[in-house]
Amino acid sequence: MQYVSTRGSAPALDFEGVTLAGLASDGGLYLPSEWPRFSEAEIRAMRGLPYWQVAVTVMRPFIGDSLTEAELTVICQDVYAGQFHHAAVAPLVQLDQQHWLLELFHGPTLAFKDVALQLLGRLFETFLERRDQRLTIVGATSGDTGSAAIHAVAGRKRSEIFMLHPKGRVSDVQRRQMTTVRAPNVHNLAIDGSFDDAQAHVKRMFNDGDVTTTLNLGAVNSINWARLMAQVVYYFTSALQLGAPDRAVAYSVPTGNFGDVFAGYVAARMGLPIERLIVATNVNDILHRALSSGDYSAAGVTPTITPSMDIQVSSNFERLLFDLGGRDGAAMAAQMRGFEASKAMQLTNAQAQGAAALFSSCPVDQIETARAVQQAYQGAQQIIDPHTAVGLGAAHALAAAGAIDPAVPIVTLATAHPAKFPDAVERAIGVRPSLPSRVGDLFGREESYVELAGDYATARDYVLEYAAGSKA
Ligand SMILES: Cc1ncc(COP(=O)(O)O)c(C=O)c1O
Ligand SMILES: N[C@@H](CCOP(=O)(O)O)C(=O)O
Repeated sequence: MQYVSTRGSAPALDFEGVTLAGLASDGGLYLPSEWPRFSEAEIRAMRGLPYWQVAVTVMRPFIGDSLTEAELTVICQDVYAGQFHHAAVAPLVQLDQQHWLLELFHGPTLAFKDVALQLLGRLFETFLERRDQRLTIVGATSGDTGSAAIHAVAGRKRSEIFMLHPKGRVSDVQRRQMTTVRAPNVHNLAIDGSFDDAQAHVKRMFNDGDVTTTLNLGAVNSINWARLMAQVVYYFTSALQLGAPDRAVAYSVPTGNFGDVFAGYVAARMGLPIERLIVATNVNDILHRALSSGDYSAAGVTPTITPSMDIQVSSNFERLLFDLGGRDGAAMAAQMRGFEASKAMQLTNAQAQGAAALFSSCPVDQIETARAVQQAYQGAQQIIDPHTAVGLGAAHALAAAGAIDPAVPIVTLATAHPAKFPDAVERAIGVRPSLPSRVGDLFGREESYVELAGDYATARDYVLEYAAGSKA
């Protein structure tokens, strides 16, 4: 399998190459040159398999010759039969006749990011060992990617990780899950600004000659294709349980960087019968505006009770626009150059119509979010986190508006454990969710992080100086 950049001028790479490269050298994002497709019989044959085995089957076509089937099997068994605190990895919970939750928070750091980052940590290790190389990972987080990535690479010999988070804009639990990990290869940087600023700095480092000539940079954000590939798997396991391929399923996905919902799009392209993908946003609703009116223009970021989704520039939307727009790299590069200059762009007709065929969108404000937390608690005795509540609120709103056939099950992705956001949950239902014992004594451990000004040069120089050994 070869991968091409959305901006058309970076070299095509194989799976090992894209996993280590992260962002393409032309600033674009890598995508498979074509979508592998399963027949109905092949999908049916996955019914009843354990999660790790579905993972091998779904990911195999993307990996090509980069791993043997035996190597992939060992990694998937280690990760999915060993690192998750639920035998199903991603269990489904029924809320009522039409609504389901897909619990994605049974990994070590309590959010859906673990599903892919536990795997990515193993892939890095395998490929770096094979190449006898080291990797300097730079990442941006609005709270969850950071802890999952740090957990996946802490203490590993061949990787060093620099994780940028927006100072004061992640929950205490999220921050502590990053800053209390004491390993020599882990560096937490709290920057002034928003997640979008942190993400822009990270992307810029990949195209900054001063950085790339000195360091072998790697990415753990969903700009890295391997992240998305691993997230495709739980669309398969959940749809299979609900009757796929003989029955279509809809998904409601709390969305920020458009990675999780793009994985659903990939599953649909691979043949999984997905009736609709609901892009559920908080008030930072650029994606809703883009999908409902074609207007992708970034406003300032408003802090909310769903901080992980306080994002305006959604990296993976570029992947969708490229795929729907006829995979024209030069046109995509021009469209993105325009967006980078003016922070606004208009979708083409092909992009808008292609998206409308599968995606619906719905913004959910903070009052509606709190109400969805209450409804899940009162109606189904489920304590859900606010991000999940954005997804559930959108699912209810679109079902009530008749946008989804009542016979079609709607699965809301439960992207985080409620104990990551105890204040918002307690305010909504009067119950404070407690942290599972597996995260240990989070509030008794010492934190370590540096605070940096919000400009690009400060973050870049910190990474360069540290990696060169001049900071300690
Ligand atoms: C808890 C939670 N829910 C939802 C999202 C949004 O997911 P994505 O960025 O893949 O759209 C995030 C951040 O990525 C998150 O941490
Ligand atoms: N919500 C995310 C933001 C980064 O998203 P990613 O999926 O691109 O890593 C976070 O928790 O950091």
